[in-house]
Amino acid sequence: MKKTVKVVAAIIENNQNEILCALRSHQMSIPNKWEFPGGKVEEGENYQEALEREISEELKCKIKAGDIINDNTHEYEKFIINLISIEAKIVEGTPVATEHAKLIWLPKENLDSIIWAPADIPAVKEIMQANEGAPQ
Ligand SMILES: Nc1nc2c([nH]c(=O)n2[C@H]2C[C@H](O)[C@@H](COP(=O)(O)OP(=O)(O)OP(=O)(O)O)O2)c(=O)[nH]1
Repeated sequence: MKKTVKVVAAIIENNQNEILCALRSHQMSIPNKWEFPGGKVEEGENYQEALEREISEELKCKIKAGDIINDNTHEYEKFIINLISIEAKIVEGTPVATEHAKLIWLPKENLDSIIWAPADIPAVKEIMQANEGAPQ
């Protein structure tokens, strides 16, 4: 049976209505695909704690994690992922790519211009749809 992994991902928004997108490097699993930064939830952690830890390890900045905006289960060839996407704000520092090939801030309306990890697509759609109804 395939293993199910629980992964939290940060939807980090800046003051310009842009979202932080991270490119997985060619050495990582699911290489060369874009994702929201984050990682696996460890035992004893709640989602927000896991996300705040992952971001400080991975991007060397501090975030405050908020509400869940999407919860998607996706079956990859080798495992099943339960990807929980959570709103977040940077409270200290500037994100630095320590593992990713690249970090970019993308306006919400352009989120569909890059190639996402398949599990992320429902969250991307949700963010874009919510943005369509928002005042500019
Ligand atoms: N952080 C993150 N991971 C994602 C997203 N979408 C998605 O399919 N994933 C997958 C990639 C990884 O297989 C797993 C996250 O694990 P991880 O962040 O600890 O990454 P990792 O590269 O160390 O994982 P692995 O190679 O050991 O499997 O979830 C996403 O938006 N954010």
